[in-house]
Amino acid sequence: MSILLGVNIDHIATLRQARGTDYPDPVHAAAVAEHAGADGITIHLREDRRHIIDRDVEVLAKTLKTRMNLEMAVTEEMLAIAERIRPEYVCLVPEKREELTTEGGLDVVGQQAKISEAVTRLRQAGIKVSLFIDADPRQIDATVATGAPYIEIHTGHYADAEDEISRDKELVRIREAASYAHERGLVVNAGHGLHYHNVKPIAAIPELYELNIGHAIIARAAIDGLDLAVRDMKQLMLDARQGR
Ligand SMILES: CC(=O)[C@@H](O)[C@H](O)COP(=O)(O)O
Ligand SMILES: NCC(=O)COP(=O)(O)O
Repeated sequence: MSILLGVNIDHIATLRQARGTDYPDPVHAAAVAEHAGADGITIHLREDRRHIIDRDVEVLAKTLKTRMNLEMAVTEEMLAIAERIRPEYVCLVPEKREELTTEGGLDVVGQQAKISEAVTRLRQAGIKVSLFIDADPRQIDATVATGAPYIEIHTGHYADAEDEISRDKELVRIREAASYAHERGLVVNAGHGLHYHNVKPIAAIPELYELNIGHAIIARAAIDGLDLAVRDMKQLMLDARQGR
């Protein structure tokens, strides 16, 4: 049984926004990721636009060869953007301005009416809707009640676990949640904080359809590409000295 990889390219945009340049361009990164086998491209348009910006969403909507998974908070502004752009997938996520990255799943139980309304609006626009939730059966039941057909299980607590016992406990919770959500008819994805050393036990969970992974892939790309990047710069400098 196969599993899909959605590549999150937020942190290409983080690097661009750090200097206010127009490079590196997440549109270019998406094309490279697709060429390498990504099954989809994930972007998180944060309310503070700290990395992905509106222009990226607009251009990617026209240029992606696979599909866009747009992560966004449940706000009127974001819903209006999604209804206009109509990405293939929207994943509704919790958001706090002060967080460094997403700290947990959506509280669907506590915001049932607001989230159900958002899910209905997005589905009416023809978008496949996913809710980013913790591995918690109550949140799964609440998700089913909203009419969202997909979930993404937040794997951040697993990734951040400080010792093997805590990590194994989180893994069991994720396994059980994936199995329960699948039984309840949801398509089950997972992601957050996955990297080259912790991905295999998650990827082995048979009910998982897709993993969304970003930070670790972009970090690896920066290191793996550094050798060539330095060589190219040095060559340009030497060429200049020789009048080339
Ligand atoms: C909501 C979610 O799934 C996160 O994994 C998110 O996409 C990462 O957000 P940042 O890229 O802002 O850290
Ligand atoms: N939804 C999770 C995601 O898109 C990627 O998260 P990360 O790998 O950047 O932590």
